[in-house]
Amino acid sequence: MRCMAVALSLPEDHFEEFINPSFWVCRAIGYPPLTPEAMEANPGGVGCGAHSDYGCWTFLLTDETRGALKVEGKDGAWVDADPVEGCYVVNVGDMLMQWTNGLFKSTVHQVVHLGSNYRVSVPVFFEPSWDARITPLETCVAKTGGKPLYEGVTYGEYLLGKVATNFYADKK
Ligand SMILES: O=C(O)CCC(=O)C(=O)O
Ligand SMILES: [Fe+2]
Repeated sequence: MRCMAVALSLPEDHFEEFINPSFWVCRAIGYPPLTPEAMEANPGGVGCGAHSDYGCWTFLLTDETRGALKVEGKDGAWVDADPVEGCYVVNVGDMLMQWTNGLFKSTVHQVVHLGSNYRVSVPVFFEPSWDARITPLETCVAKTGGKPLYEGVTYGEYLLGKVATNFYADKK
């Protein structure tokens, strides 16, 4: 976040009050091989539906499985984001997109694991503080047409909204 502040010509500690303490999360996710019954219920084999991450940055470490994590390109086509030894996949999250008024984009991605192995991934989500108010930065608004594209949001409320629509949408 300090590097980002410098890159945006802001004081190095600009984000400190919004990220301290961070509402970070680390998950270990298992994708078992799909049984014929699971394939029938979920023909595309989608293990994690298309979404963008919610917060600031995601650092994702995966096993060696190829062809599972897919990122949506500018043309809408899915591109494989295969593991590179010794590297993390780094995603920009929605809060960075809102802060930068769209200058940094939160990329849409999904997981389709059709292999016979048990795939494991471990993302670390670095998030703002629960009650941080995120509004487009003036410097970014100036660089992106002069109008704020987002009205501002409190991170905790945004997260609860995303969880409600992503996990419980059909249970209302
Ligand atoms: O399992 C993966 O490679 C990605 C998981 C993911 O996108 C997420 O948990 O937000
Ligand atoms: Fe994700």
